[in-house]
Amino acid sequence: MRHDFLADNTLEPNGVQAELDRLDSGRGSVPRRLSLAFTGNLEPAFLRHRAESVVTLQRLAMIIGMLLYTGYFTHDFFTARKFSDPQVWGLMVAFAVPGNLALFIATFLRESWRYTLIVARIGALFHTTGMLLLSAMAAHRGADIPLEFLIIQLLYDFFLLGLVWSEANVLALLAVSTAPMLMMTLQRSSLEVFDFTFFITSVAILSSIGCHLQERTQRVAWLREQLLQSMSERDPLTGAYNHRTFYSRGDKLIRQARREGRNVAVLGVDIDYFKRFNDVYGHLAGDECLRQVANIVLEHARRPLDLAGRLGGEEFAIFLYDTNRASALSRAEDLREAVKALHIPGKVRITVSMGVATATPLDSVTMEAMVGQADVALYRAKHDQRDCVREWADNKVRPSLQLVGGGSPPAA
Ligand SMILES: Nc1nc2c(ncn2[C@@H]2O[C@H](COP(=O)(O)OP(=O)(O)OP(=O)(O)O)[C@@H](O)[C@H]2O)c(=O)[nH]1
Repeated sequence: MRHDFLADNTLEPNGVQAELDRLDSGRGSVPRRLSLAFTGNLEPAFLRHRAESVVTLQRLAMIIGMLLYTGYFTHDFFTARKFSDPQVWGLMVAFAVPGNLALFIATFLRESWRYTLIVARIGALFHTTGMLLLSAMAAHRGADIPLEFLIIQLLYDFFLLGLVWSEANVLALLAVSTAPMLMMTLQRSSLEVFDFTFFITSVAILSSIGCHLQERTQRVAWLREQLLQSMSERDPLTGAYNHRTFYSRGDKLIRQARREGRNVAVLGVDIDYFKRFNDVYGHLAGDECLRQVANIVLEHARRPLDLAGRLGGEEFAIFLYDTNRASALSRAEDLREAVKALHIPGKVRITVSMGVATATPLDSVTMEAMVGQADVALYRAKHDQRDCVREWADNKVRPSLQLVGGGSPPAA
């Protein structure tokens, strides 16, 4: 399975760049992508961004809708001294006004972005059906079909509701195909049906092209923004968080854990005899080794609130959310074993030393303090035998549950 997210739900630069290349392709021989959706977890992240940005627009559209209804009925009432069309009035009161109001209120729900697209889909269906009903009523009485209503509804689906291009197309197709059928059922002349179908189809096609261009531009801009942000937060060689981001995000997560009554853990990871590795195989091989160890480190911090950072040359750290002592130690042992099993062709096996620090919600610690404790334990692991895990607990360093033989330096 492809992962475009790293441990903490921010986007991985390579995944973002690949999508950017795909959307940007087509200036040469490759055709531009018709389908705009991203692969993997990029799509939900983009939809969230889109939903968040569209909430204000939706509110505005709904307020305008409500004002139009009110204006229409006030005008109708005052010019005719009564409601000239009680059936339309009834339809509005029973259907359009409460629906619009409910959707408007829904945009204020907590975390409303989660529901924005659902609200948009319901809203679009609701509008399409409402407009078709109104057209049918008008046609039934021999009045002109309210073409403007249908056009406004199509534009609304495409540009105001926040539906993605493919969804807006489905609704347009629904309106374009049902409205003429409705007219034929009501036995309007074939010229009228043709005119009507031609007009509505042209509006749908133009809107669809406009919407595709608009969404594509929005997707490219979002990818560029994500790429810049994720590059500024990550170490370019390994993709792990840089020092600054690891500490700042870690502090926020520690505060969150305290509020939610969760334990947290920090694992310090340092490659053994790395200087010797560099000296024997060269700096490029050293870089490759760092990347491979980093991949394992990142794999061990995959849950949404875990973090993996590169704190210095060959030193990494992992922050584990909602993790107790026993799980932290077992995760550390897993990681140590995984590095030991790593096979870099033509090179000696490598090992890591690790230090573990844990905190309960009652300990008022900072990320700096926890990394400091994990470091002290890590130095003890280096001093003892390397290729082992040591733990900081009860204000002192302790051996981990499992003790294994120490590592050895690469042969010079
Ligand atoms: N290839 C490569 N090497 C790096 C990078 N950053 C730091 N180093 C090297 O990592 C080595 C770290 O060496 P030391 O701190 O002496 O540690 P060590 O040799 O691993 O010894 P112990 O940690 O005690 O087992 C130094 O030789 C640095 O030049 C990097 O980005 N790429």
